Amino acid sequence: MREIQRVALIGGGVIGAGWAARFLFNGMDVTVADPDPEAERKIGEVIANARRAQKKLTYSSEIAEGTLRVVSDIKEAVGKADFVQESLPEREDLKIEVLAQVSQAVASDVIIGSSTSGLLPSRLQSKMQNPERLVVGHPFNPVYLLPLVEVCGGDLTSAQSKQDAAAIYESLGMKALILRKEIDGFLADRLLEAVWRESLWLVNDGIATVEEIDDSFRYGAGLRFAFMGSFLTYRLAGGEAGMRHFMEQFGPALKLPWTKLEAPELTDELIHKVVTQSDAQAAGVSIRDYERKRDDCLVSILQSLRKNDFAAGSVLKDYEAKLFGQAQVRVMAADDDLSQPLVLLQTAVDPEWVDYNGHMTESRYLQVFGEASDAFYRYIGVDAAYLAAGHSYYTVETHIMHLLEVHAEEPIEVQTQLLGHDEKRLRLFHTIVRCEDGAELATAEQMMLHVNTRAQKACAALPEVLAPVKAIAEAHAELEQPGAAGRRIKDLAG
Ligand SMILES: NC(=O)C1=CN([C@@H]2O[C@H](COP(=O)(O)OP(=O)(O)OC[C@H]3O[C@@H](n4cnc5c(N)ncnc54)[C@H](O)[C@@H]3O)[C@@H](O)[C@H]2O)C=CC1
Ligand SMILES: C[N+](C)(C)CC(=O)CC(=O)[O-]
Repeated sequence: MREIQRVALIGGGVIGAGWAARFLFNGMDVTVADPDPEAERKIGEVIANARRAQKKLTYSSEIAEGTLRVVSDIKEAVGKADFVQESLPEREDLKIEVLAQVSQAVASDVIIGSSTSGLLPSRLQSKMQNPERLVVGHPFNPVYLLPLVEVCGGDLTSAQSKQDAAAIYESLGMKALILRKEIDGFLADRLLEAVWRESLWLVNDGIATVEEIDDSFRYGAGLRFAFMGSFLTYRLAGGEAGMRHFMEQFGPALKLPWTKLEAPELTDELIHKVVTQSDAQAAGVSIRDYERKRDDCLVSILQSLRKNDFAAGSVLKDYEAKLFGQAQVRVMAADDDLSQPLVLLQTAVDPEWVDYNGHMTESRYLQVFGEASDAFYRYIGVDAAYLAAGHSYYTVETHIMHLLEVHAEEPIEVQTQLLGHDEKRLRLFHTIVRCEDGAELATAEQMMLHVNTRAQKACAALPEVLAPVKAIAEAHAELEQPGAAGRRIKDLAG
């Protein structure tokens, strides 16, 4: 399979823009083809929201973002692409024509994915050159946060293309579910559609408003759907006797008229009712604001699932381990100048770090110092293999001093001095400095303990890490000790 560096996206609407964010955040260069004169603005706004969510989602964001280009010509977009993802409007005739055109313009081994929500790949590939490389890669909105992508092949799709497409999507931190059979609507949309049809009936028949129907979902079943599907949920609903008891108890209800599987006719009256009630529900909040609210909630859910190593959280956990291994970090080189404190972290103050006093809030100082310590570990050779072998440093003490106010967007760097070490310990002194004028904004002194993470016990660092520590320590022994080193909080009387 080709290495994927250049990606072409056909269509940059809701889904195309979401794909753009996911590929960019994985360091790939993206060209989007979209004739909409407003495409660049719209894609830019979605990516800005996505970037905000990504920063909150993962602590392993050292991968440099790829570049983005928006063009109107499909041939220009796909010419040098290593992978193509089509996200055109859901119209079979349009997709068939454009996919045929794309297949003539890209190299014959380039995989082409379609985001279609339910059209059959056998039909989409009918006019393509090398149709064996067409797969459906059906994502979920927002593509940059939700990991699921359903992979479905048509009659002419090769098994290898499905495997390759799944590997590409999984390299982006997604969960690829390869479908056993080609079927209209695939798996997830068949389920979502059933709920949607029923919801429309409930509005149509005046049983409930759109808001009440949403509430009936989001305050109850929706919460558990974040980590359990119907089968696991109902297994638990059967109590100790499990699924058999559940089927016996609730099976008869399936004969009752609880659902109407045929969708209601979308009359002007029904559309008007749904749209006006939906506007009332949104109460003037813009789509972009709602997207941010949705993203913040999804980030919290995903992080909680990661903590529990469950469902989509396990995908995130594995992805972060991969990102950690790939991160472009500085590792000590033989000719590095160690005669000054090390500058291993440069960043800018995120506006979200600012509190009601208008300056960086306390907890963010610890975050910045923590990231500086992480950068120091990477510098001395604590990499993914070292961690996987069961070794790491844990922070056991921190003393922070706040010297000057730090404001939103200010570029800052952290200067790090090694004050002392032995086989098991590091004593670091970090200074946050304003890049513009070199002013010292805050300091932190930290003690770190080297641990065997499997035994959860302190132990000596391995020689490959101790050697750089020793070299830094020898050089930093020549530096003046910072005035705040070893300082404690003064007695009020003093
Ligand atoms: N919106 C959703 O929740 C989801 C949509 N999908 C699927 O993704 C695909 C795209 O859907 P959305 O992004 O929602 O639609 P959209 O309407 O937001 O975006 C479609 C984009 O395609 C562009 N376009 C139209 N003709 C074009 C052409 N000839 N060449 C290049 N670009 C062209 C439009 O200007 C527009 O920006 C559909 O197949 C849909 O079923 C999949 C998952 C979820
Ligand atoms: C409504 N929809 C069919 C376009 C939805 C999807 O395909 C998936 C999603 O994100 O809900």
